[in-house]
Amino acid sequence: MSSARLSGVGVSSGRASGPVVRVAETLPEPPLGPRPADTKEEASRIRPATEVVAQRLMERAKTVEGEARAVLETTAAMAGDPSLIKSAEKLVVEESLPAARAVHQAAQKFVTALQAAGGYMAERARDVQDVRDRVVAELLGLPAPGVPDLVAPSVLVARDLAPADTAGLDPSKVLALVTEEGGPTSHTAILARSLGIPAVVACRGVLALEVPALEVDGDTGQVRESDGKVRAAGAGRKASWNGVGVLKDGHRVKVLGNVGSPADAAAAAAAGAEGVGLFRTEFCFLDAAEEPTVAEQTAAYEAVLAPFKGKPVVVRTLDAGADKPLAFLSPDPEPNPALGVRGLRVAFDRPDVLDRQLEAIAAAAASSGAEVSVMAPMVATAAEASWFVARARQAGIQRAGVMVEVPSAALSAREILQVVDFISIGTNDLAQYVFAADRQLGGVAALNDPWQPALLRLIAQVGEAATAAGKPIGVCGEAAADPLLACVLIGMGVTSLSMNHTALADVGAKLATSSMDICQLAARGALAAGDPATAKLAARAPH
Ligand SMILES: C=C(OP(=O)(O)O)C(=O)O
Ligand SMILES: [Mg+2]
Repeated sequence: MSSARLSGVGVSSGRASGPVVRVAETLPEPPLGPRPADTKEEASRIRPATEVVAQRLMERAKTVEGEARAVLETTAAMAGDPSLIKSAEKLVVEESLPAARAVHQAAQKFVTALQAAGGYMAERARDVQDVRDRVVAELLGLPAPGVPDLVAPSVLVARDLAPADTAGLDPSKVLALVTEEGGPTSHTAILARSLGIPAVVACRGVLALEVPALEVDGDTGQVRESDGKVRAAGAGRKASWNGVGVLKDGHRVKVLGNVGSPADAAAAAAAGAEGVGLFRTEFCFLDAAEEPTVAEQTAAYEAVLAPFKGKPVVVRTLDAGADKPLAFLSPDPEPNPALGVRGLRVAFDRPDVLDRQLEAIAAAAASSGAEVSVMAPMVATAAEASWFVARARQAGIQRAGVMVEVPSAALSAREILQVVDFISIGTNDLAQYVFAADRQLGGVAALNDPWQPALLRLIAQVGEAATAAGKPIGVCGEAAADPLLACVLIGMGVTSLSMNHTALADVGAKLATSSMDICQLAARGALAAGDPATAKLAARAPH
């Protein structure tokens, strides 16, 4: 018997195999028709469906402890809420709606009321939506949507996962993650890496694969049918590195961590990060229904800064929008969210939100003792950079920079460098915008390869501008996590590299074997190449 094999893009190291659990697709809004022939009979389906959902939630509650148990018990009680059931039944009888549609509409009224009440009540709106979707799925005979609670270690298979879903995965239960879609620099891939979960994205055909168990190789991108045995090899052995970023000729390079949570920060510090080159603050609030208060933000930032007393930390202001929507900063629906009001653009409409965030960052900087600077995402012009720097200084934060991740910013690096203290290149978005290739789409993953010479040429131009200005230039996109590419970037004038904690030792160790001459030769070779594979070969040659 030949076993099924597929291949995708490996985005998070490690090998694992085990039983497959599928993430059900998001439910579409239930249709208004067909009108039921017997409305009383249709209405009578609602209560049993809510009872099934409540019972399943109670059973799951018994398997966990503490806060998770309380949340599940409360959600179960919501499913059985008599007022929700009654108003749905009424909609069926009085408006001849199908049961699923009636539940959807009845729940929506509660959701709207809770959202209008704000605060704690608004946070409950999400729970009502969750119950609504479960009951609707039950009535339609479909699997419950969302990431299921795993009872045993499993390989998770999904079309794609939202960053908020990925952030909530339990690495002790999720052996590996395989998605049909998704790109190598998507935030789902980035989060899987930070959780240490082996992952393969853009794995065409995995949803159609009807096998009970899979073996996943997060390095090669290979996915194949396996026996049901649970095996987890984890990422390969890390190189040894002493936590000091230095080339063999003594040239210093800062090797920093990318973080988005206290757990990431602890892992980065433990892996030897000399500081933080990118703190993605939006990752702290992916689940928040309302804007966190200044006190709440200060506490969240302090928890991440804690391991870096006396060390440099670059805190990026909220990069909301595109695939990282924040409920409290949602723009009106946009046809192309990646090209829309995201990152710093949100702050132009809501400068009050930016000012409160800067106030919280300044407070957390003072209490933690970390050497904090701030950085704005999605900056397109020198005028925008200058606007941001002025606001940061007003908030008492002296060191301010911007991300260079929009091609116009790369092309205006000279002007931008005149108004900021430093820049940091976001190669994930820069590649997406240079190649007009959505970073979340598996179909264009090859264009989002950081070894693409066109991307490298633009980075080199920014490197030259920073060298001429004598200002620090970092790279905090995924390109910095590739040891060989890290050398190429250094050869282009980059002065710091920031990456996921899992990449720190390998990059640090590789730099220690390279000199500035070698890095410059590697950069020159890669820049002259015509395609990513040739660029890689050319970079390897002088090593
Ligand atoms: C570091 C980057 O920011 P993010 O991945 O959060 O968009 C980038 O775009 O390269
Ligand atoms: Mg970005």
